[in-house]
Amino acid sequence: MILNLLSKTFFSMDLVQSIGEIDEYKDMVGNLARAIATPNLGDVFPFLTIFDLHGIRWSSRTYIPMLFNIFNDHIDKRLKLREEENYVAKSSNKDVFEALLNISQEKGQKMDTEKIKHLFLDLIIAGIDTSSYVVERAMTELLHNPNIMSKAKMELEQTIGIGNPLQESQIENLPYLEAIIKETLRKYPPAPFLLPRKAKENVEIHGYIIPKGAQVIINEWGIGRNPNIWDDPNLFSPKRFLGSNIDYVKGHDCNFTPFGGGRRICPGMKLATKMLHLMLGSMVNSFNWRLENDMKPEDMDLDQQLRAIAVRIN
Ligand code: HEM
Repeated sequence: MILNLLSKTFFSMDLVQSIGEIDEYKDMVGNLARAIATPNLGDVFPFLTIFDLHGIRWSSRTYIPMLFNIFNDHIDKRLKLREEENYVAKSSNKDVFEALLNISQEKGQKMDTEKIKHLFLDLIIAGIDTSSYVVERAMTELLHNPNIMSKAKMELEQTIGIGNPLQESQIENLPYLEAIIKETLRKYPPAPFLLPRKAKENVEIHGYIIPKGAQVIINEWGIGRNPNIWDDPNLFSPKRFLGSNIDYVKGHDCNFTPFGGGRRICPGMKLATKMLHLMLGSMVNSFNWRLENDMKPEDMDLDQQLRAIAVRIN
């Protein structure tokens, strides 16, 4: 679902269908995303890099060309289409790719398709696992806490009507849904150590010296579970965010930066936030959910992958 939301936003293309047509491409994106998310010992001990201990280089060399084949096809088709006389972008072509091509055309430049391919690769890889992990964790917590699921359902029912699809313009009228998403990001940040930083100069923090050039890793997961910052941090309690000013948007609340902060703050944050609301809101509002094999919520192992069944409301 996330893969398609992203590929439609960037290329107006159904990447899941394109991948499904070719057998050996199945699970290509999942394998790539997993390879990139795998902690790499070589990052800490650079001399280990040549051994490719986790198969990251192997996966990248295998799967990136496959994805590029699909991108090439779509890029070529679009460029040919744009060469046609009186070309006007149809609604099905109004996407990020078209916007980039228009900008470069206005500036009299030729868009470098190699760069486009790498840009979309970065965005897709950075966006898929992060967003789908949040949806999976949120649904797990909602099934584990039926009272929170009921409150979310009630808010959606009162605001958009039971079973109706959620529109982007309605997101701001759903504060409880937003609180659920924030609480999920606090308890389960998909990038638990953000991206590594490097100290530009010697810095002293609370009596500790961080020497110039040192790599700094921020433990966002640890901050989210710190009892000195959050009451009962292991409890999933969206209401802690209701009426609170704590937000991740600017990356200024150092207690809560699931999208990072500063110049390298996640560029996909706004898109991700909208996708999360639309997906979670639609899933909760369109179906009743129950655990597989009549399992009771209290018997759930929250560390296990979610196993649940959606039951149509009507
Ligand atoms: C719930 C969803 C997401 C979360 C929690 C998340 C989180 C993050 C974090 C923590 C960083 C590092 C920022 C820092 O260290 O300051 C990051 C970087 C990045 N994210 Fe996301 N992200 C999400 C979704 C997305 C999506 C949907 C896209 C693309 C459409 C995306 C594209 C990127 C890119 C390209 C970078 C690297 C930026 C750079 O190096 O300057 N992310 N993200």
